[in-house]
Amino acid sequence: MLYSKTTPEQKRLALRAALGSGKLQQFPGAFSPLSARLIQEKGFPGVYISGAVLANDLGLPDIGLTTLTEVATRAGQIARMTDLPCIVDADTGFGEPMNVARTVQELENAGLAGCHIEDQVNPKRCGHLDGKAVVGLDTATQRIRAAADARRDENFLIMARTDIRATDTGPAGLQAAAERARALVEAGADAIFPEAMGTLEEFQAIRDAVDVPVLANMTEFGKSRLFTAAELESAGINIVIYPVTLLRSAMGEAERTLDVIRLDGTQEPQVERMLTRSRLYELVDYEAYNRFDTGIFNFLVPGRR
Ligand SMILES: C[C@](O)(C(=O)O)[C@H](CC(=O)O)C(=O)O
Ligand SMILES: [Mg+2]
Repeated sequence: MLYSKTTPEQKRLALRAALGSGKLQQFPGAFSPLSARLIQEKGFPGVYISGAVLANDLGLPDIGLTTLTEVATRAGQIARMTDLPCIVDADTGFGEPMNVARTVQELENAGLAGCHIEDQVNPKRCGHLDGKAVVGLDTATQRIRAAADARRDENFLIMARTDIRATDTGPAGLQAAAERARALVEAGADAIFPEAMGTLEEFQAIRDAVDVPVLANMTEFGKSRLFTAAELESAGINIVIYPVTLLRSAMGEAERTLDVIRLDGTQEPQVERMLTRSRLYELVDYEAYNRFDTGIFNFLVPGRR
C-alpha cells in the first residue's frame, strides 16, 4: 500500500550486492510507476529509468531537452513505488561538472539507487545513432569525479557511460572505449556502460579492460544484436537493461487497439489482450486500501457507543 517500505539506503545496498553476485542482473525499463510494480512482480532484481522514455513520453526527442527537475521528479515517482533498486539515466549530468554534483544529490534525494552519466557533448543524442561527439578526457573524468565526490551515501552507484566507441567504427574506436573506461573508473566510476557495442567480443574487450561491473544496453532497433542473457553472462556482463522495451510494447499495442476501434467501431477484439480490471487492481494493491478504509470506519472505543 502507498509507497515502498524499503528505504533508498537498503535499495542501494541491494544493488551493490546484486552487481557483486557474479550473476547477470536484468533491469527492464519502467515507463511509469505502475510498470515498475509489474517489473517487481515478475521477479526482476531492479528497474531501469530511461532518459529516452522520459523524453519520448513527454513527446520530445531524446536530445537533452528534459531538465534535472523533470527527470528527478519522474524517477522519484517510479522509485518510490517499488522495493527494487532503480538506476536512472542522467544523460550528461545536466551541465557542467558542478551541475553534475547537484544532479547526483537530487537523485539521491529522489530515492534512486544509482545513475549513469555519459561523455557525450550537448546536445546529446541516442547512443545508437550516428554522428555522435564526445567530450575530451578531462571533461569526461571531471564529470565522474564531481559525481562521486557529491554523493552522501557511498553506496549510491555512479555509473560512467562512454559513447566514444561509435566515434570510430574501426578497432581504434574499441581501443578508445577500453582506455576511456579505465580512465573513468580511475576517476571514481563504480560501473561502466559501454554504449553501442556491436558484438559480444566488443563487450568482452571492455570487460577485460576494467574490474568494475559492466552494463549491456539491449535496446531494440540499435547497433547491438539483441544478445540473450546467457550470451551476455558468458561475456562477463553484470547488468543488462531493456530501456525502451516496455514503452515500445505498450505503445505498439495502443496503436493496434486504436486501429481496431477505428476499423471495427469497437475495442471488443482487443479486450482479451488487455490487462484486466482485477489485474490492474492487484498491481495498485486495491485490497489493502479497502482493508484500511474498513478499519478506519469500524473502530471501537471500549465502553463507548
Ligand atoms: C539507454 C538510452 O540512453 C535511454 O535513454 O534509454 C538510449 C536508448 C535508446 O534510445 O534506444 C540510448 O542512448 O541507447
Ligand atoms: Mg539515454
